[in-house]
Amino acid sequence: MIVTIDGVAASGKSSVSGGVARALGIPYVSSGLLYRAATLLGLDAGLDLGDPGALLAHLSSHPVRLEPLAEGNRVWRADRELTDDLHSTRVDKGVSVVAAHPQVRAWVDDQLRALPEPFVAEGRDMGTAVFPHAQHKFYLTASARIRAERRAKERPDDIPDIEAALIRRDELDANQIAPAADAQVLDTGPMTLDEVITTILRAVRA
Ligand SMILES: Nc1ncnc2c1ncn2[C@@H]1O[C@H](COP(=O)(O)OP(=O)(O)O)[C@@H](O)[C@H]1O
Ligand SMILES: Nc1ccn([C@H]2C[C@H](O)[C@@H](COP(=O)(O)OP(=O)(O)O)O2)c(=O)n1
Repeated sequence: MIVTIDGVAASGKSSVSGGVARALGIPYVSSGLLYRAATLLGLDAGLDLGDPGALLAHLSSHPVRLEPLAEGNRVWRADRELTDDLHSTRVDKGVSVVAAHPQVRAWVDDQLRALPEPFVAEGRDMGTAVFPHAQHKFYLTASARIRAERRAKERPDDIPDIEAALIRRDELDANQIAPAADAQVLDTGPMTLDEVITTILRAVRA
């Protein structure tokens, strides 16, 4: 079984996916972390993030491994854990450029499709491009302001700056942001985190 949870930046995908996965007793897979890892490695190597050939060559000589666990995902490059360095404003600013390359998307999708079921997969295009046959599909939305207020609890930046950055990233991610036609769309703005998780579990278990 595969459950897909897609949505825009800071809509609650990771938190909701983790809660749903824990309740179901299965791992969850955060596809965005692979895009973030590719971005971090490119930045650290001083590469042009607009050059997919250079990025893929670097990634082939520095293989990245995603470790999906019920309590969260861990990302490794060889024996160096990258996880804690992936959610930074520096990576946020470059990741949409990296994620726009079809070659990088194929690099991510190949790793996701090799994972053994069952799992919850969260990202942008899990229910459309990567796992179109998933049994349960959900898509999370919320206003940019609400998402910025939530993200502000994790970042040192001001809410207006975060909101502008989220809107910008939504624009940059537009090609992969549309929900699957058969996904249940949830506006998480008026809902608590637990209410979103409960709503999804009720649908999965129905
Ligand atoms: N429905 C909700 N109500 C309140 N806070 C939420 C809700 N969903 C997520 N959050 C919080 O918002 C922040 C961003 O959520 P996250 O899961 O990181 O989003 P995403 O993975 O889509 O970027 C986190 O601090 C999370 O705990
Ligand atoms: N399946 C995916 C997942 C993420 N991406 C891109 C779009 C996002 O800006 C970045 C980072 O994704 P991530 O889910 O970590 O970002 P947020 O947690 O939503 O802020 O990667 C994508 O294009 N396709």
